[in-house]
Amino acid sequence: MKTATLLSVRSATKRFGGLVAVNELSFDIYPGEVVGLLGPNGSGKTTAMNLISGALPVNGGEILFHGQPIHTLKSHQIARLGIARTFQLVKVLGSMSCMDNVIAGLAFKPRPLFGKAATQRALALLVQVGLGEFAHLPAGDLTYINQKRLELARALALEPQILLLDEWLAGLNPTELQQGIALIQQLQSTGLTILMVEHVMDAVHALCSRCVVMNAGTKIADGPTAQVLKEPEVVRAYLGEDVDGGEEETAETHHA
Ligand SMILES: Nc1ncnc2c1ncn2[C@@H]1O[C@H](COP(=O)(O)OP(=O)(O)OP(=O)(O)O)[C@@H](O)[C@H]1O
Repeated sequence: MKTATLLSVRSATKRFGGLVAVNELSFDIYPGEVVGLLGPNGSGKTTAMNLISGALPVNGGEILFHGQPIHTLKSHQIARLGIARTFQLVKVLGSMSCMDNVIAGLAFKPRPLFGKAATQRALALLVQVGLGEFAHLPAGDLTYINQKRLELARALALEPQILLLDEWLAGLNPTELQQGIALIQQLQSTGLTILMVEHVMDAVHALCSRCVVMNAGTKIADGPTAQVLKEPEVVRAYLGEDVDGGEEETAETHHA
């Protein structure tokens, strides 16, 4: 059953000089979906995330949230509307405690929390992402993986309707990966909608009911995950060679 779209990307285009990093990209995200945004290195996935979150302006096309244009808004305005993100290269406030990093996020949500309410909520979020014991540690002292967890807690502090995850599961060991997948599944069970750029195919299979695949800035596939990963154009894009007749190979055999 199709309900109203939560997020619509319509012919979004981004150029860097002569390079068209995102070329007339269109896709829809429906409430409650976990959608993978896939593609080989340099295909435009992070740029697409930057267009949605307002970190970069579009050169053409539009992006709608609940049917309303957001591509003209600043990133903090988009965040306040309910679109939160994590970054491929984590961005935490290193000299501040983990708790204060999350409290800073709580001050930006539509109904900000301060004082004791903020402290309690921040601690609950840190526990949720597995950082309860590090609440008072400077964020800069965390391992890289834990900084990613902290960034997620800060994104969740905004109480987003849609969460944009940019390779959030990259670099995790097998145990951490299972924990990360379980955490995202738990977020999904609360009704959160998620768009995730991800190269870890086990995670894509476990989490994404649908995938949008890009190559050289252009969308080349959009559909159920298992089906999309077998499409010859997707396999070719990942492997960079003609694989006609190569029945054993799929996009998931390739790990960027
Ligand atoms: N700020 C920028 N200025 C110039 N070129 C850029 C900029 N950001 C990205 N690009 C280029 O745009 C293209 C798409 O990059 P992007 O980072 O969106 O790809 P990606 O699919 O996210 O790649 P990866 O999987 O390696 O993270 C690449 O050719 C990249 O070099």
